[in-house]
Order: sequence, then structure tokens, then C-alpha cells
Amino acid sequence: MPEAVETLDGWYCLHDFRKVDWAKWKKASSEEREQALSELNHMMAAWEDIESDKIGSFGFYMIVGHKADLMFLNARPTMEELTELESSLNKSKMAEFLTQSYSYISVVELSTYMAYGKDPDTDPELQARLKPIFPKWDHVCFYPMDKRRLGEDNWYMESKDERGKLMYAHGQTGRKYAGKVRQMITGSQGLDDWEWGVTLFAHDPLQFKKLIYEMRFDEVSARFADFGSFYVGHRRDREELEKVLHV
Ligand code: VOV
Repeated sequence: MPEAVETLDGWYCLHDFRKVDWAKWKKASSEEREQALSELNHMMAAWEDIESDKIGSFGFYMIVGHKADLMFLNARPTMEELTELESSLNKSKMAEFLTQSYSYISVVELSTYMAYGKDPDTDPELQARLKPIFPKWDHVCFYPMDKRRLGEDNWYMESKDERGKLMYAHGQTGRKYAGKVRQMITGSQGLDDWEWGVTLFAHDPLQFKKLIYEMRFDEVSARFADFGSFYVGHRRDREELEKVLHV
């Protein structure tokens, strides 16, 4: 009988996508804009401090296309911390000019199809993967996905051994992109509308396309994967905040 694979779970993650109401932002007085920017800057500085203390991670991105303008990416040991920080952002001056066009809640996950043979509570490499400091690479790609349950193509009816083999092949494809694309897989069964979140970081956005296209041919993606909307964007430093929002 198929059985669930044990997962190692790390920090909770909030992908928070916002659209800017540019018309309203342009109409705001320069005092209002300064207040909004200064508050947001302080909030982001506090999130950076949390990352420096290694009790969370933070990334700020400009998103391309109609789905969002900005993404605030935060990871924390507890979900409550994410609820709190989202609430602080919603109560800030800047929120008067933002709408939340999408969000995703999930938890950093490593499956144990490949035995790690190490103690996840103490091994530094596993700890670094479960409590990731987001790479400071220039580009980001996020999308949610499910494993399919359709007739013969039902992931959840496959044996653990078979799923392990397919995941191994998946990992082999992924490994070819070492140094070009870094992945962060977050599990969201019971937390959000899809089963996993896929967050990719790259130096060159073309590598997102190359990796994802190549993976489409892996059996695990070809037979068993369904995908949600894709969000692509570019990392920006906090120091660039004013430039990002300059009108
Ligand atoms: C840089 C690329 C890359 C690499 C090296 C990589 C490797 C690996 C390994 C070794 C493992 C298994 C152990 C673990 O770590 O969990 C995984 C796990 C997983 N992956 Fe992956 N993946 C990549 C990249 C990568 C992509 C681009 C996608 C999206 C699929 C696509 O077609 O768009 C993906 C999905 C997943 C998922 C949903 C899981 C969990 C599945 C489950 O049922 O539990 N992944 N992945």
C-alpha cells in the first residue's frame, strides 16, 4: 500500500505579493509618501536584522507583469510571526497604497525519499536547508503546484519506492543546474490552496525557463504535476526602496 513519506519541516514562509495603486501614490503629498517610505524602510530593516540574527530570512523583489508589483518574502520559525509581520505591514501607511494581489503560506520541506543518514536536528547542512537564508541572487520565480490525482496518474496511489525512484530522477535533472538555479521547496498541504510552493533563485532568468522546460520531461512532472500561476521578479536591496517607488 502507498504510504506517506516522512518530511523534515523547517521555517514557515510567507510569499506576500502586492500591487501598488500608482494613481493614488502619485496623488499623495510628498509628506505622506515620505512617511510611508520611512515606515516601510524601518519594517524592512527590522526584517533584515532578524535575518542577521539567523532567526528568519527576508527578501524584497520587484515583480514583472500584471499579477503584482512587489513581493515581500519572509521566513520565520513560527507561523504566528508571519501573521504578525503581515498584519504590521497591513497597518502601515504604505498599505494605503497597496493591495495584496496574492499570497502563499507554506513551510520549508525536505522529503526523506533519499535517506540523509544524518540527524536533522544537529547536522549543519540540513539545518541550513530547513532554515534557509534566501540567496541574494538577482532573480526569483515562484509558483504553486499539486501532485496529480487523475486515473492512472495518481501520485498518492504510487508506492513509496516508485515515488522515490521518480524523485531521484527529478533530483538528477535539478543537479545539472547547480550554480545556476537554487530551489526552495515549501509544503502547503492543509496550509494553502496548492500542495507545494516552488521558489527558485537565479542569476539569469532564462535559466528558470531552461530548468522548468527540461523538468517537464521528467516523469514526475510529465505525469504527476499540475501548476498554478507563475510569478517572476528581481531582488532589490532595501536601499533601493525609494527608487523602486519613485514617481
Ligand atoms: C535546482 C533544481 C532542483 C533540484 C536540485 C531539486 C532536487 C529535489 C530533490 C533531491 C527532492 C527530494 C528531496 C527533497 O529535498 O525534498 C526534491 C523534491 C521536490 N521538488 Fe525538486 N529540485 C529542483 C527543482 C524543482 C522544481 C523546478 C520543481 C517544480 C517541478 C516542475 O516540474 O516545475 C520541484 C518540485 C519539487 C517538489 C514538489 C518536491 C517534493 C515532492 C514530494 O513529493 O515530496 N523541484 N527536489
